[in-house]
Amino acid sequence: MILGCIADDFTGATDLAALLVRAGVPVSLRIGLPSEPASPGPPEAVEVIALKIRAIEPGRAVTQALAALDWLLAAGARHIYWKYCSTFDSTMRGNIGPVAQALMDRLGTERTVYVPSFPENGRRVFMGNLFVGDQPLAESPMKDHPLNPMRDSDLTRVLAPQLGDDAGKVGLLDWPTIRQGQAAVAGAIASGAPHLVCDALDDSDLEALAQAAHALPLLTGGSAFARHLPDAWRAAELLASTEGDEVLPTMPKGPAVVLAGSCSAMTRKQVAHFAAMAPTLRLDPQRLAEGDDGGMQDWIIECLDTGQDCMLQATAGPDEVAAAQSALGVEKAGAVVEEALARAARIARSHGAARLVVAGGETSGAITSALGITALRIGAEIAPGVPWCRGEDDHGSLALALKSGNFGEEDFFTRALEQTS
Ligand SMILES: Nc1ncnc2c1ncn2[C@@H]1O[C@H](COP(=O)(O)OP(=O)(O)OP(=O)(O)O)[C@@H](O)[C@H]1O
Ligand SMILES: O=C(O)[C@@H](O)C(=O)CO
Repeated sequence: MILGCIADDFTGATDLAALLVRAGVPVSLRIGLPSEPASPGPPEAVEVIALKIRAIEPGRAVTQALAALDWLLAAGARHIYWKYCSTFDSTMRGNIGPVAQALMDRLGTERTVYVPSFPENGRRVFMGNLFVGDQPLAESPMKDHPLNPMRDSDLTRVLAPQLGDDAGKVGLLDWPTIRQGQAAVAGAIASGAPHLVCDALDDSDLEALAQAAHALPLLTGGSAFARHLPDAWRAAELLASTEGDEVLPTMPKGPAVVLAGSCSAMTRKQVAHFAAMAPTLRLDPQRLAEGDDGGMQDWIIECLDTGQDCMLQATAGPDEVAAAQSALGVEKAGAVVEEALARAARIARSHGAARLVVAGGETSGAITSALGITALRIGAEIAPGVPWCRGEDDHGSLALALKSGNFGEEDFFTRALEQTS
């Protein structure tokens, strides 16, 4: 198997799988650590394991990532990809750095690259600083993220303390070097710091990085960098030169429910857009903590019985999020919303919903786990990095779209539903 991937959240996993499908390799996506023993797959195959380890304590994240690594190695993975967010979502403690270091130690490798850029979605790194559209990360809406507010745009400064502040461990592979071409990039990787944050402004930079770094046992970054690795392996004759012609799975049709737990700027716009055309139930963390879910079960059943696609959402602006967090604590404010939306998904499925559109990585993790889904097949992309997926739960097949908080345009939810209606 050419590549084994560990994704730190579920939307990130479907994003990565979609971009690898675009690169013409057969992708299998598993939710959580597989319970069955690993068996070697075909040489051109890619396995993605979706974990929910972005916001948890670093020690626990490392343990889960290493268990996934062992499974992937037993399945014959020749390279490992550590997928995190294109906005480098992490706290001061981790988990991007500690997991990367643990994977390097287990793989016996001394260096890796960090390539979060996703130019198609407006995420670019220049001189180590990450930009979201035209804003530096720390001035973008990511500064107000409920779980991992990003308050420094310089990724070398974000990463260094996660690795114990050891001087010299973290370095920068800058854009002027990348523009000198593959040989300069390969030289910079070989002589650079063990943890090398890489600039990339467009896909040609990602291509140059992939060509120079493809031999590393561990590669890390967003989905856009991974998308260029199969071509680099083909050029090096490590992968069959023809792209596979994967047939995308068809999606079940039927009633749809949108579940939005992301408070990202784009999700807020998408929720406002869809609320104007579909019945919407707002969930409030403080009321949920008091046991008041606004009659959620009856509301969902009524929508489905009357044939209306509907939305449940907890989306809120930074002030409201801060108020809920100071009343309940950060973890509990997030957990009550995730639990409520996971319950909503179960109710919707037992009353005939065939399609679920979920906004938010943590939210997607909570919902997918609550439904007991263990694998997803990747279908057509709705927006860059957001594919429809086909999964199985106790009620049979369902169509699932797991949308990263800031991905998609304002009309994403209607677009998604139209694509499968
Ligand atoms: N009104 C609210 N107040 C406080 N926390 C909330 C509120 N609404 C949602 N949350 C929590 O905020 C977190 C949002 O994280 P999530 O990963 O789902 O979205 P995201 O970070 O925007 O998405 P992604 O990681 O895919 O970019 C969840 O834990 C969710 O339960
Ligand atoms: O890389 C991204 O931006 C997404 O796949 C993601 O990880 C959001 O949670």
